[in-house]
This record gives sequence, structure tokens and C-alpha cells, in this order.
Amino acid sequence: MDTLDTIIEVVSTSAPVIRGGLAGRRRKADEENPSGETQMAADVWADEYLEAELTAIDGVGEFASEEREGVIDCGDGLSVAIDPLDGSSNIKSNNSMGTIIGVYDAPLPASGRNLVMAAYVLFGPITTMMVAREGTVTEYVIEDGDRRPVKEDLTLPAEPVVYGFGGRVPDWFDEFADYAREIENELKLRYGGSMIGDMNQVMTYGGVFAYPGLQSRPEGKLRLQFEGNPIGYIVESAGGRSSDGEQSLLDIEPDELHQRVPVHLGNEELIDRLESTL
Ligand SMILES: O=P(O)(O)OC[C@H]1O[C@](O)(COP(=O)(O)O)[C@@H](O)[C@@H]1O
Ligand SMILES: [Mg+2]
Ligand SMILES: [Mg+2]
Repeated sequence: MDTLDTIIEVVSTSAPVIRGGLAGRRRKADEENPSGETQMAADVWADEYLEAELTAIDGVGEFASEEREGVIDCGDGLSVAIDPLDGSSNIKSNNSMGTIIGVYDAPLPASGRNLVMAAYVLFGPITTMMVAREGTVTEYVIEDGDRRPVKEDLTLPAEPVVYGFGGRVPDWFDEFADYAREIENELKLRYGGSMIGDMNQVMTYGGVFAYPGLQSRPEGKLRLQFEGNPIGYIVESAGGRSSDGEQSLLDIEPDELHQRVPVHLGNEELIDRLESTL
């Protein structure tokens, strides 16, 4: 098994463990993460669990997480960046959440062009996993300790159906609000407050997800290394596009591990239109 196969295996065997540990960890952890957000007990626990599992893999040289300040050096090899629980504020209301992983062949922080694999686990009514590697995307169901492919060579449906945009509407820039008005006339709203849950709807039905730059925070909310790049890599591998408003997320040269970025993802035509509106 090569290192990427081992990472995929470890993430998928960790998924039922993480899912099983969520119920007792719905409280706040009295700590902030490096982005200044209050952590949930589940964030801290999933981070520690995945850190132990992933740094133990031969061929993983660096590990970094949305939930910890610096990069851990764990030998020679690939660099792994994770968002252990994406959408963890949803744990209180029992809505969907996910785990995101990006594997880079360069030291962190790295460009999305250095990604060699990206994947996410979605904790919905069932546990699914989406893996992008070598230009193709596979969706799996994780059940009874087994990971079974349910869709190979997944591509975004040509006719988009859904959209979901984050941030408070009065905080949007006018150009984004104009774009949103157009999209609202064409597609159905699906916004659940977890990028992975919302993006999985776009991967399934076609459409557009965005957490745009805001007037109060032009850099947006989501983090390039842990969220923007991996999901950008997945959507681009499925024939869609990612953008910070001007260019592919994967073309951004990172300055900092926890840097934020405006995120727009989805069908090519919808992201082209967004870029010409912004
Ligand atoms: O609560 P808001 O502002 O809609 O933000 C939701 C966004 O923030 C996130 O929850 C941020 O990710 P984390 O939960 O990993 O911090 C995204 O999953 C989601 O798209
Ligand atoms: Mg997240
Ligand atoms: Mg998170």
C-alpha cells in the first residue's frame, strides 16, 4: 500500500470512531483555535485522534490542523493538513458535519498545486467519503467498518440545481449581492452551515457554494490550507471550478498556515459568471 492509500484507509477507519465520539462532546471546550474561534470538545478530540493516527503513518512528514497553531514535523514525506470537524457548530443542533484532509507534496503552508490528494468524510444520516486523486473523484459509503465505492469518476451534473452562500446578506459586497440575486432566480437554496454538507449537495446536484469576502472581513471566513484548497481540488477534479473571486484557489501562493480566503466553488459556468461580476 502506498502512503496515499494508507492515508485514505486511516481516514476511513477513523470516521466511525469520530462519529461514535460526537454524542458526548457537544459542549464548548473553553479554548480558541488559531483563527480565534471557540472550539467544541468534539473539535479538540477529533483533532487529537487524527493527529495520532496520521502522524504515525510512514511517509507522512508534516501534520497541520485548523485546530492547532503550528506544523508538526513527524518524519520524511508528504504533508497532511486537516480540518478535523468542519461545521462543528452544527453539533449542537445535530446537523451535518465533516472531516477534510489535504495531502501536499511540499512543506506547509503549500500551494494547492502541490496537492496530490484531497478527501472529505461527511457525517450525515450515513457516512460518506469523497476522494480526489490523479484527476478523478470517487464517492464511498463507510458502513460496518467497510469502505465501498458508490460512484466512480464523479463529475458535477451539467445542469446546476442548488446554491448556498455564507455570511450575513448586509455584510456582502454589492457585486456579490448582485450575483446572488441572479442565482436566487435560477437555483434552489441549500445552506446548512457546514461547508462539507453544503458542498456535497453541489457535488451531487450541481450548483454553487460560496463563503465570500465580507465588508467586515474581506478575506472571508474559510481557511485556504484546511478548507479552500482541498475542496477546490475536489471540485476541480470533478470538472468544476474554484475561485477566490479572481483565480483558482489552487493558484494562490500562501503566506500563512491559517490564512483565510474568499471561497466560491461549483459548476464552471457559474464560477466564470461570478468572476465577471466581482
Ligand atoms: O456560521 P456561518 O457563518 O454560516 O459559517 C459556516 C461556515 O463556517 C464553517 O463552519 C467553518 O468551518 P469550521 O466549522 O471547521 O470552523 C464552514 O463549514 C461553514 O461553511
Ligand atoms: Mg471548517
Ligand atoms: Mg473545523
